[in-house]
Amino acid sequence: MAHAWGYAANNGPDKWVSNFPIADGPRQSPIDILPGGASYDSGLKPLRLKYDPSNCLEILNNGHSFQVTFADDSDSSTLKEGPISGVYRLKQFHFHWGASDDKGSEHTVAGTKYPAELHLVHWNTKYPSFGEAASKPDGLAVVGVFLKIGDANASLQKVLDAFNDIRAKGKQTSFAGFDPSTLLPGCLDYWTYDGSLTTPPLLESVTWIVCKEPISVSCEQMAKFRSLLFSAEGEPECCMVDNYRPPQPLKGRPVRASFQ
Ligand SMILES: Clc1ccc(Cc2nnn[n-]2)cc1
Ligand SMILES: [Zn+2]
Repeated sequence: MAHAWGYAANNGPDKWVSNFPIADGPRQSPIDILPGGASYDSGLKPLRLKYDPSNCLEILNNGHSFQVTFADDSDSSTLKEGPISGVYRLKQFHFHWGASDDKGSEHTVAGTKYPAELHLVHWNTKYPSFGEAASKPDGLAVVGVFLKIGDANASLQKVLDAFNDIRAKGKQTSFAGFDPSTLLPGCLDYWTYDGSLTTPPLLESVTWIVCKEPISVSCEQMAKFRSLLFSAEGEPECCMVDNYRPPQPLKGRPVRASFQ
C-alpha cells in the first residue's frame, strides 16, 4: 500500500493487514458486544477517574480524527481500579463517527451502531512513557463512551466550538481548562475485554472499558463533527466521516460486565 492508511476504499480497514499483519491477530478491536454473552464479574471495581482540567493542552486534527491532548508528566489525570491494576495516565481523547446517524461507533452492542464513540486513552505508569506502554499487553486502557442522538451536549459543545481552528489535517490550537469527566455518562457501568488500538499500528495493548450508558449528542452537533476534513489545506477537500473500524472477530475472548 504505497499511500498511508485511512478509511477510504483504497486504504481503509480491509487493506490495513498488508502493512500491519497484526490486523488479523488474536485480540483485535473493536468488537460487537453481546450483553447476553458477557459474564458479570463481582470482582470488578468501579472506575476511579480523576482528571485535572489544567492538564488540558491543545486540540489537533491529525487527519484521522481530532484529539484533545493532555499533559501526562504527573499523576494528576488518571484512571485507577475498574479492571486494571496500578495507575494509568490520560494521554488524549478523540472520537470516531459516521457520515450519517445510523453508523459511526467502533464497538457495537448486539449489532447496534451508535452515531459516534468517544475514546479516552490512558497509559500504564509502570512503563516510562506512552510509547513504551503502547507495545505492552497491559500498557494501555481506553474508556469508550457511546454517543446517542438526543439533547445537545453542553460539554461536547465546548470541544466543537474549537473546530473552526482545526478544520484541516495538521491544524492545531490551544485548548485549556477542559474537564473530560464532563463527557462521561452518569452511570459508569462497563464491559471490559482485552483488545487493541483500532487504527494502525493496531497494537494489542489495550484493556478496553466500554461504558454501557451513552451520552447525548444532537443532530446539529453531529453535523459539526462532519465539517472536519481528512485533507490538509490546499488539498481537495475530503470530509472527515466514517473514521471507524468495524467489529473484529472475538476469537474466544471473555467479555466481562461490571453490572448485573
Ligand atoms: Cl495514541 C493513539 C493511537 C491510536 C488510536 C486509535 C484508537 N485506538 N483505539 N481507539 N482508538 C488512538 C490513540
Ligand atoms: Zn479511538
